[in-house]
Amino acid sequence: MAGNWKMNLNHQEAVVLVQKLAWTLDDKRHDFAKAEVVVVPPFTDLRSVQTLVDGDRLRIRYGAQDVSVHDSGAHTGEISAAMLAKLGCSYVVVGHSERRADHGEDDAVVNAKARVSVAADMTPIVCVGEGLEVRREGRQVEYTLAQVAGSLAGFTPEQVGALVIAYEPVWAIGTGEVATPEDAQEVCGAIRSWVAETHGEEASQAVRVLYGGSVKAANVAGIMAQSDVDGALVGGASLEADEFGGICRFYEMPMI
Ligand SMILES: O=C[C@H](O)COP(=O)(O)O
Repeated sequence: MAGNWKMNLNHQEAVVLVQKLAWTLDDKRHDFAKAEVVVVPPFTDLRSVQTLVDGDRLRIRYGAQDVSVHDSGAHTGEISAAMLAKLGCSYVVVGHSERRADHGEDDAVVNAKARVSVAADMTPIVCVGEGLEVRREGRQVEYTLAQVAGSLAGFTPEQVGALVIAYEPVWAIGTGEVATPEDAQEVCGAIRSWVAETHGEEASQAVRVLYGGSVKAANVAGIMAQSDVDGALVGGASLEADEFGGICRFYEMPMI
């Protein structure tokens, strides 16, 4: 379960939220074998989160929301994979729809960002998903699979098996409009089948496929009951410790 904080919370607020999250998971005896817990704060919070996680030996892992395709040098405002790895990041979100929309990132850029992340021993969370127009035309599967193919071009079966793919229908992000569990399964299942066809059965079983888009503690159980959904990439609901803690404990949540 990965909580993408987006552009929210300064480094002091980040420490408070991670502490609260750790307490609530501890209090409810969260089973980390059932769900790994990851927070994805803004860059400016990472050092503080690292200090807290290391100092208190928390089992919470963390990642970054983006990475530069460049290794170093004259790229003002960019953050390299090596810098993120040095901060202890386990994950890097690449190709989030907000970056695709706001910064014109295409599959080639997403591919390059996933590559530099892997090269720095971090796991990319590769985001894909269709907008409302495509969904209305019923082309969500072919559209999303084309994004997956472009974003993972040149990756070996071992590399694909080790990464995370997050299916996030753009029309369900931050809108309160959650895809039905069946909608999530349709595309997540197609992604896994695509991996099986292109990179083999082993990679398809190993790759983790997440659903993202208005996931909450109240709807997570139904989504997680789908056979090809391995977890969730959570935005708004990850900013509340109790709510995100509930999402992490999806296995105890009622099915609605
Ligand atoms: O990265 C997270 C997704 O964009 C989902 O955001 P949301 O849970 O606020 O809809």
